[in-house]
Parts: sequence; structure tokens; C-alpha cells
Amino acid sequence: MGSILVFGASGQLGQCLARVAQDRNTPNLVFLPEAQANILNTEALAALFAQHQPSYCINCAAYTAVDKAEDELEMARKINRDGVVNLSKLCGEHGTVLIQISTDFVFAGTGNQPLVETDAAEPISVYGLTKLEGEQVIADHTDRYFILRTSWLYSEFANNFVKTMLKLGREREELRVIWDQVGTPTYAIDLAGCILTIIETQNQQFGLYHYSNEGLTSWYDFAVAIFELSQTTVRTVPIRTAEYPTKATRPLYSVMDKTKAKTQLGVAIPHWRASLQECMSRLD
Ligand SMILES: NC(=O)C1=CN([C@@H]2O[C@H](COP(=O)(O)OP(=O)(O)OC[C@H]3O[C@@H](n4cnc5c(N)ncnc54)[C@H](OP(=O)(O)O)[C@@H]3O)[C@@H](O)[C@H]2O)C=CC1
Ligand SMILES: Cc1cn([C@H]2C[C@H](O)[C@@H](COP(=O)(O)OP(=O)(O)O[C@H]3O[C@@H](C)C(=O)[C@@H](O)[C@H]3O)O2)c(=O)[nH]c1=O
Repeated sequence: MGSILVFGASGQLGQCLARVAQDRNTPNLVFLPEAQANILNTEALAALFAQHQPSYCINCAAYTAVDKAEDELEMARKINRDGVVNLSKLCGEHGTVLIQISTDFVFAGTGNQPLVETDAAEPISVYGLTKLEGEQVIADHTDRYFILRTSWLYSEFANNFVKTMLKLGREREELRVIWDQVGTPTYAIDLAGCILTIIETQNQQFGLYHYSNEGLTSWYDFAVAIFELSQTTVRTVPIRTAEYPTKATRPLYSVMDKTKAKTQLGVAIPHWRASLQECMSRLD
């Protein structure tokens, strides 16, 4: 197999990929942080593809500041849509398989049934909209792609809800956390494992997939589980979305059905609580 280019390598998922690849002895990964490979710099990207002739391109680069994006549509769109155009074009030209990561925030979240890949995506935030646009541009340039929609990513790396809760739990006596937004946390290490499985098995069942951990929860219940596992004593108060105003509107229900990933990608998916426990043991 040729090389595997990883864009956005210094972000959360990029770092998880590095750890899992090391654990599994996966060869040929080339980790490219933004400073080395900006996905908006078409000349630099073309040179990288010419140099490496990659078999796979994993795009972990994204604009992920959900609230900030409401004021920065142009920048979010550049990174989340135009950056994906740049990578898809080169993948098409070089016969490279593109693995793009997307989000549950492409959904409006007004339903109450687990979402499947064919359900209508109707984003309610700038971040969700630009990530959906990024999904939609790919097929214009290549048909050899996987889009993995995931949700509520956390890990021992970079910034995420688990690390924020642990920090605030140490600093404050009371935390107010939303309980009417329901979804599924995903340990980014598990997602990294899924990505490497696609590559190792040379899976050719291209297309759109949902991937999160199993089960569902609210941000409040997730916070309570984090505090239980870390034995943090902090009063945790369930509040409704309206009591926690944010710039961006978030989906109220974004639980995704993973049947397609489990059957066509052949991945076993752990329950969110088991994976949270695993992550917490690594944070100690
Ligand atoms: N985090 C989450 O909860 C979820 C994330 N996702 C998706 O998963 C993927 C990975 O997310 P995650 O690792 O958590 O996000 P991070 O924000 O941790 O990582 C994104 C990385 O992309 C880099 N980046 C930004 N702009 C560019 C650019 N122009 N060229 C190259 N690199 C760039 C960032 O660099 P810098 O930090 O220097 O800006 C950062 O290192 C993304 O596609 C995201 O949309 C999906 C669902 C949930
Ligand atoms: C810090 C905090 C957050 N919250 C709420 C706000 C929000 O609804 C929820 C999560 O907040 P965060 O800002 O940590 O997470 P947020 O940036 O909304 O997370 C999203 O990120 C993008 C990138 C995705 O793709 C999504 O899948 C999702 O993971 O918790 C509280 O209720 N109380 C608190 O003290």
C-alpha cells in the first residue's frame, strides 16, 4: 500500500490516529499539521500529492468552533467546504481514497428516532451548514470516498467536553448542564480505529456512514458520568437549552444509527460509557 496522508494532524482526531497507528503498527502514515499542509494552499497540496502518490487521504482538518462560526461564515466555509474541494480534486486525479469526517450537526435535530444516512440533513448552524457543504462537494471530483459522520468527540487530546467538565468540576462548586440535548458521545480513539480498519481491510464500499459510540445520553448525563468516574464532587444541575444561551443553535436530538457502519465496514462499536471509562483511565 502507498502512503496515507493525514491532514489536520495536530487536532484531536489527528492525534488519536497517531496513537492508534502506533499501537497497531500501521505503516505509511504521513502526519501533516496545518503549518506543514494548509488545505487551502492548493499549490502545496498538489506538491504533496505528487511527492507521496498517496493511497489514502484522511481529512481531520476542519473549522470546529461552533459558536464562533456564527460570526465567521466565510472562514468556516473556506475550511469546511473549499478545503474539501481541494483535497477531493487531488484524490480524483491521483486515484486516492478520501476519508472525510463530518458531523451530527448537519441534522436539525427535531426528531426522536435514530438518524440513518438517508435522512434529510437540514443544518441549523453555520458550522453544520459548512460541514454539509463539504460532504456535498466530494462526489463532483471522486467516487472513491468515505464520509464518516460522527458526534460529540472527546479524548485525552486537545479540547473537548470531557476535559472542560473535569477542569470546571475542579474549579467550581456547581455546574449547570443542558439535559434536553440528546446525542451520543464518541471516543475519538474509537473513531480512529474505525478509520484504520477501513484502510487495513481495503474496504471498497464507498459512501456515507454514521459512526458514534453505542447508546445515547444528554450532555447533563454525560457530565454526571464524567464526575462519577473521576470521583469529582461538584453539584451538577440539569438545565434546558433556553437556560444556556449560545450563539449557535444545536440539534436537540442527533442520535445516529450505525447499522450501515457495523455491517459494511465490519467494525465493532463500544458503548459510550465503556469508552468514557477507557479515556478516563488514560487521563489519570
Ligand atoms: N470535535 C467534535 O466534537 C467533533 C468533530 N467532528 C469532526 O471531526 C473532525 C476532527 O475534529 P477534531 O479533531 O475534534 O477537531 P480539532 O479542532 O481538534 O482539529 C481540527 C484541526 O484542523 C486544523 N485546521 C484548521 N484549518 C486548517 C487548514 N486550513 N488546513 C489544515 N489544517 C487546518 C486545526 O488547526 P488549528 O488548531 O491550528 O486551527 C486543528 O488542528 C472534523 O472534521 C470535525 O468537524 C465531528 C463531530 C464532533
Ligand atoms: C461548558 C458547558 C457546556 N454546556 C453545553 C453547551 C452545549 O450544548 C454542550 C456541548 O458544549 P461544547 O461547546 O463542549 O460542545 P460543542 O462545540 O457544541 O460540540 C460539538 O462540536 C462540534 C465540532 C460537533 O461536530 C458536534 O458533534 C459537537 O461535539 O454542552 C452546558 O450545558 N454547560 C456547560 O457548563
